[in-house]
Amino acid sequence: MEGDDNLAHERNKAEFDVNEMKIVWAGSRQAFEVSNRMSRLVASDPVFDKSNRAVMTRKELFKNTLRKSAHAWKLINELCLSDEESTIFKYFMDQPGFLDLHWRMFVPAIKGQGTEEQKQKWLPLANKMQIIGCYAQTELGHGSNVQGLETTATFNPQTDQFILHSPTQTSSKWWPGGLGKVSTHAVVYARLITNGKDHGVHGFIVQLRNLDDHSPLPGITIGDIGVKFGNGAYNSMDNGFLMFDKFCIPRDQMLMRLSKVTREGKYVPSDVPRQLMYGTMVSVRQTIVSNASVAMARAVCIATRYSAVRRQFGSQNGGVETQVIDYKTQQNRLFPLLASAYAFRFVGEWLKWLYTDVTQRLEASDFATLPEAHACTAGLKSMTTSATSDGIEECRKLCGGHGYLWCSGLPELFAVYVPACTYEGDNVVLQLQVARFLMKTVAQLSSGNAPAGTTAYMGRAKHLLQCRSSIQKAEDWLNPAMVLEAFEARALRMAVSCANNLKKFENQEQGFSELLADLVEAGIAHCQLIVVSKFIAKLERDIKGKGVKNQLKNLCYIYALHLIHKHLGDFLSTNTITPEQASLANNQLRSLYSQLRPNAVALVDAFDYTDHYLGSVLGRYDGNVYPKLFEEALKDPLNDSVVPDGYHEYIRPFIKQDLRSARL
Ligand SMILES: CC/C=C\C/C=C\C/C=C\CCCC(=O)SCCNC(=O)CCNC(=O)[C@H](O)C(C)(C)COP(=O)(O)OP(=O)(O)OC[C@H]1O[C@@H](n2cnc3c(N)ncnc32)[C@H](O)[C@@H]1OP(=O)(O)O
Ligand SMILES: Cc1cc2nc3c(=O)[nH]c(=O)nc-3n(C[C@H](O)[C@H](O)[C@H](O)COP(=O)(O)OP(=O)(O)OC[C@H]3O[C@@H](n4cnc5c(N)ncnc54)[C@H](O)[C@@H]3O)c2cc1C
Repeated sequence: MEGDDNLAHERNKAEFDVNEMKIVWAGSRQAFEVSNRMSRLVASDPVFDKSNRAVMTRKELFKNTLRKSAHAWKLINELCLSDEESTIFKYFMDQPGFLDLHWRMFVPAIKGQGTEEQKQKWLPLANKMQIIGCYAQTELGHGSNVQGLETTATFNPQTDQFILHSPTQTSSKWWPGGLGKVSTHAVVYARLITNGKDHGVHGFIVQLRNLDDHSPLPGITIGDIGVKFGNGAYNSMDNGFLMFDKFCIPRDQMLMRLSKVTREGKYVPSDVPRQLMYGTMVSVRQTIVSNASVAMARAVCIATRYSAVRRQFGSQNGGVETQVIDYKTQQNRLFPLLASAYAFRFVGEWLKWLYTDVTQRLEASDFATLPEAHACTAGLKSMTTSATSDGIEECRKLCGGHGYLWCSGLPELFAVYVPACTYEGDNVVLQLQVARFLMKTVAQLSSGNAPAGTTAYMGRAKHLLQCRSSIQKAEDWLNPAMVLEAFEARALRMAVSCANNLKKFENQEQGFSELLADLVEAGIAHCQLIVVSKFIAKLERDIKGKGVKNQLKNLCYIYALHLIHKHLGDFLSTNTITPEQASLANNQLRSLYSQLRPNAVALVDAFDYTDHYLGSVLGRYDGNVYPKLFEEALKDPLNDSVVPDGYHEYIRPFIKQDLRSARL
């Protein structure tokens, strides 16, 4: 069977309405229409071609990214795209570049932390891209520890200015995207000093480059930090370094929505939580969760289509071989990732709601849900990006040798994606924030304050600490209440176990340090519970389309049961389930794989990705893999000539020597 016949056959087997599933995946019919239109607009424009990124030099890649960004901006204006449309359009461009940081961090930082006057002055310039900005927080010596930043901003009452200075090499800003070669401005985080007193880290709007000739302003040293992991990949981004040598900015360029410095140099501290200064990070962490589902879906789409096209073994007398997707081992590795893509999509939708809700509350000076919003965005960012990075690499292996080819799309996807485990907060550091939140919640249980939101289950501690799972047969693992109870009991018991161990230390901070590894595990268990519970909640909604809900149910329970299988140690050691119940979960999982199998290709078609966005010969919609692999190979510059450069200098001498010795 040819590749295209394989996939056509697979599509015919689907037991649900793919078009309706596309709408569920997109979130609404309107969101689907926008996404579908934008992805095709990008795919049809030759400027956004991605085919030769691997063989470009860094300079070519960078210039090509500038060209794409300028073209995108021109189209966005000419076509009068809305904010929603242009965000999605840029996403499908699939080219990391300065636009990401300008729109997702620089502009939001001013919106969130600037006063009304500052917003009126800077946002129109930024919105028209008359200035281009980045987010300069991380330093050579300090990234995770924001309070440890060293750059200083000292107020000079004589001139009504701040003097920005990098006192040490480790205080150089290091990593900000868009800083190295493009940005004219930055939001810079520095220690505010007035009258010799250090008030901690605050944000400042700083012009970096001359708007006429793009040269750095006097007192500023700036450049790119060098080549990063992988061919092409994130190397289109100019992550940069920046040093200040007593560089002066006017007082009104300190972002003063929260705390202020008066003309006289008096520091007026914020009357709202100082953590609001971290608001830009919270907003980006929230979007990173939705983006995790997109990256996971992309890898899974490639691996699923290819697994249906690829055949190995199983033929008798020269007959047709087995599609590798039919091997239970392949299903056991692939289908949980497919389920994870959907699970992350739905938890991402919920997190967007949570973020919008907390933003509205903050505007009304209600700060009650801020700790929960921080814990959820940090924890889910951490959990979903770690799972997605591992998932992309697993998809590469699921594609065998061809998965290692650049044209499979998987190596570059991995190289671009994997820093998500580090940027916007190292995943371990962020998970420890969740653990702190959980320890506080557990400590308050006896005070009579009922925990709310995602920790509401802890209010049922008495029951959850004692209950025994009532699962008796494999089908019970499809009962939402029983599945939820298992995840709640495991998460609570792990958190309580950490809290009890903490009590054994006189010094709580020292105890926390000793128990870091267990605390991270407790944080992950809590986050997995959130994802499972939001997937189950999704199933309770009105879901249209023939067979759609049934497929989502299968995916939901595959997601939950594969986690039980993967983290069996947690579930058994906390006595949440017995080994027999674990074995029943495994039986149910195998049965779910069989039910999912005929729908697998259609479930990845529901992502509605264009071949341009996938960028993969193995994941092509038409399944025409082998002829296209040849075409790609022949395009390689090494195949430009039959005899390679260097033959006469470095190969021929060996062969001539062999001939001489053969004659002797
Ligand atoms: C495809 C990609 C899509 C979109 C992305 C777009 C752009 C391109 C991609 C990449 C861009 C990457 C940009 C960056 O990386 S910017 C730099 C990011 N840096 C970090 O994330 C640093 C991580 N560190 C921190 O956030 C903090 O240092 C900390 C680890 C959270 C600790 O904070 P700190 O104040 O020092 O210390 P604590 O004493 O631990 O906390 C005090 C108190 O505050 C609470 N807290 C902390 N953070 C927040 C917050 N954001 N919101 C609300 N509350 C917060 C914390 O829980 C604690 O509370 P208590 O009640 O316990 O006192
Ligand atoms: C591609 C990319 C783009 C970026 N873009 C930007 C940007 O635009 N702007 C910007 O300001 N920054 C940016 N960054 C920087 C990024 O935010 C930091 O790298 C990130 O916050 C991690 O900090 P770090 O590098 O200091 O890691 P470190 O904190 O040095 O981490 C090193 C190791 O130490 C561990 N560790 C650290 N602290 C603890 C702890 N308390 N407990 C236990 N373990 C710990 C970590 O888990 C990790 O294993 C970017 C980084 C990358 C890779």
